[in-house]
Amino acid sequence: MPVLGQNQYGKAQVRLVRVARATRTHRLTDLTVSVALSGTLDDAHLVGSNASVLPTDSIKNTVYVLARERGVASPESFAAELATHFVASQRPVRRAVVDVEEHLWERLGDHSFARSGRETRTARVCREGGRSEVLSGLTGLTLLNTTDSEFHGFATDPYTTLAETTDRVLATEVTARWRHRAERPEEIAETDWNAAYADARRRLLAAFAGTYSYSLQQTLYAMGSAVIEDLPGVLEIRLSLPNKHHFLVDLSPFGVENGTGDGAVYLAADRPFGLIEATVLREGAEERIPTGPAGP
Ligand SMILES: O=c1[nH]c(=O)c2[nH]c(=O)[nH]c2[nH]1
Repeated sequence: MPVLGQNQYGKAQVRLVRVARATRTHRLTDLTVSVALSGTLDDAHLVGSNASVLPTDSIKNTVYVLARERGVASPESFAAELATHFVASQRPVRRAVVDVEEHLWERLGDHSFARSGRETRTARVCREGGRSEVLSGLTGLTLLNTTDSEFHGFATDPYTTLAETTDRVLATEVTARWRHRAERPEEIAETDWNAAYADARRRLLAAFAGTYSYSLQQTLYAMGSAVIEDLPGVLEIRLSLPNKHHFLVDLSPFGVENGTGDGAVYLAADRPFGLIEATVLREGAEERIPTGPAGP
């Protein structure tokens, strides 16, 4: 008989907007929440018994009720509350993974907002066996340096045509996830997740801007190291950095020089792109952030 392997179920991408109107200056929280539950759910798959299956419709309702009643102090704390709720209230559920994406809005006034670009803040909490693993992160953060980037001395083979460069545009769209030391419910409740997020983001930006780069790989390590070195609560960070290539346009057919100096004109290519990914760890820390398509 075929054997049932890893399985999980839940509601994906619950869209939730919460408006805090306690003062004249309203606060807007715009989230996409996904919940995946696993545990003793064999009978649902093997014999069609739904006795242990809390409907995904109820999971969706829970997201809205908790947001209404407890508020959303941060993506991390909201994910932790949801994960704890499902493990604590449903005996068959042994593990809950809650992903929260926060879509960012720029304030225009007391009650007016503009969606800011493509940048998204992320949090994932995995609750199992009385512990919660907390990952914070971001996606869609586009960064660009107009100089202080070189790429040369690379390996070559018969198919290599890339010219060496000592001055190029370096651009990327950062996806990052970092794992926190905090695992106990009290530690998670006491942490200021918004301050921790702002600190990590600031370190990533400063390292990107401040690194004289000989490759995106080197820039990635500098960004990861800045977070690990400056934030003692972070054990591990994984970065996925597409190389958003900017190619100098060949204008020689028109008798126009297009060097790297003032007024240089580039073709901003969207694909294919180099993809540089790595995890940077605190010494002795375990490598636990998922890699591959499911990872950041
Ligand atoms: O920073 C870079 N790293 C690479 O591995 C690479 N490969 C490439 O073609 N261009 C670049 N740039």
